[in-house]
Order: sequence, then structure tokens, then C-alpha cells
Amino acid sequence: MASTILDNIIAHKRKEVTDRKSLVPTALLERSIYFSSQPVSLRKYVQRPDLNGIIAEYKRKSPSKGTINAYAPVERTSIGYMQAGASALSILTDANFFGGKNEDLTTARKFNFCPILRKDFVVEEYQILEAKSIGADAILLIAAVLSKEEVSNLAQFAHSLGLEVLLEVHNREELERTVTPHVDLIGVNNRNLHDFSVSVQTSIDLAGFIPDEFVKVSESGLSEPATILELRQHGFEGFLMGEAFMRQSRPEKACHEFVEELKKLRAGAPTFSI
Ligand SMILES: O=C(O)c1ccccc1NCC(=O)[C@H](O)[C@H](O)COP(=O)(O)O
Repeated sequence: MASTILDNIIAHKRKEVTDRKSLVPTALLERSIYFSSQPVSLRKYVQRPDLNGIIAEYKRKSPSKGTINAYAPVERTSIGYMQAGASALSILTDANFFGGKNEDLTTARKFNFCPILRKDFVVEEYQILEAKSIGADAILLIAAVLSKEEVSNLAQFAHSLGLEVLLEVHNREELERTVTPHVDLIGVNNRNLHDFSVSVQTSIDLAGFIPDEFVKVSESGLSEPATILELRQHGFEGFLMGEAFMRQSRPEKACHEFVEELKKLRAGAPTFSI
């Protein structure tokens, strides 16, 4: 099969991690985690009935969209997302492809109590130590680039540091090949990494194959409150949303408006808790 953008990202990431290790050795990171905060459960916050399951993402650019928002400050945006009623934050820390940095997460951590997902491309334990040291509560593992053994080992290492794990899949093959009891949430990414098209149907089609013990998260291409209600009908409780908010000059306002719209819709659809 033709290589995807993910292959390029991972090749770049492996080099980056090697460079980082020579700048900040593992032993130093291990020391710093003793001073980091107690993690907050992403799983629990996504399921909190008084919230809405939205994991609001901060990302400046992406391979599919180029620059999305070069100006929104992480401090104002992350606080605003939480004030709008989002359940959690997702902070892209990859620099090369997403314009992020670790400092974005440390800033968000400084101003917010909620769970923070470090959104990056994890291939080594070192990056999980780094996630812990910068104040993340959860990490992402991407099934498309990891074996079952890697998912299981990396997830157990994350748990040993008190971090939760969101396993991201794009299709049934990835789900069945990598699913392990050591992950906490399973995210279905609606974005096709070959042509960047997005289809919520991907989440709907996979929902029935995800074992009940995992919290289901739908990721990418979500922009309509009605879609959130539809996904809830299929058992999804978490909704990872980036571009729909970040493409506005005030992402936090867009998030607030979205949440208000969702509440109104919910009033007309009483079977779901949002
Ligand atoms: O967003 C991309 O172009 C992308 C390309 C390759 C790998 C990952 C990519 N995105 C990461 C994400 O998973 C999304 O940022 C996240 O699900 C939010 O998606 P959206 O709401 O569509 O911004």
C-alpha cells in the first residue's frame, strides 16, 4: 500500500526523539516526573454527566489543512475551552507538522485543572516520560504505526506513570490487531490518511466492534452538534474536535457557541446525557 503522511511523520519523529534524548537524557526526565502533578482521569471526565464529552484541541496547523490559526494564544484558548464546558483538552505538541511545542502543554497545564491529552506521535517510552514531565494526563497511541506488543508495552509504561491511554484506530483491522486491556479509551479517527477525506461513518461502522470496557471517542471532522448526538446513539462518549474551533479567530468562542447549541439540541433529545 502507498505510504501515508503518517509514515513521514513517524520517520521524522524517530529522528527528533533521538536528538531530544541527547539534549535531555532519560535520567533527567525521570527525575523531573517526581515534581509533576497528580494526573486527572480523561476517561472519567469524558464520562462525566455534567459535561459533554468534548475534548477540545489546540492545533496551529495540520498536514491536511496547512495553517489553521497562527495567532490564538494557548493560554486564552485553553481557559476559554474549559469555561465553555469542554470535558478535556488535547494539545498538539508536534512542531514540524502541527506547529506545536511542549511549552503549549505546560502553559495549558498551568491554567487548567482538567485532563490534558498530549497529542503527539508516540513510538518510544522516552516520549511518555516527557508527556508526564510536561504535565499531561493521557497519551495517544496510534495503531497504524505500532504492533500489538508495542501498544501493550507502551500502554503499561504509561499506566506505571499514572497516565491514561487513548488508542487511535482507523479501521477494524487496526482495532483487532492492537486492542489490549491496557488501554483506557479507543478513538476512531474519521480522517482517511491517504486522501485526508473525513467521514463520521467510519466511527459509526466501527462502534459495534469496540469492546464495552473501553470508552469510545470519535475523532476528526466533527463540526455539527447534531453529529455529536448521532454518535452518542452509537455509544460514543468522547468527541475530539480541533479544526472546527481553531479555524475561528476566537476558538474558545466557537467552542462556547457549539456547546450552547448542543445543550439546546439535547433539550429536544432527552435520551442522552450531554
Ligand atoms: O489533521 C491532520 O491533517 C492529520 C494528519 C495526519 C495525522 C494526524 C492528523 N490530525 C491529528 C488528529 O487526529 C486531529 O487533529 C484530531 O482528531 C482533530 O481533528 P479535527 O477536528 O478534524 O481538527
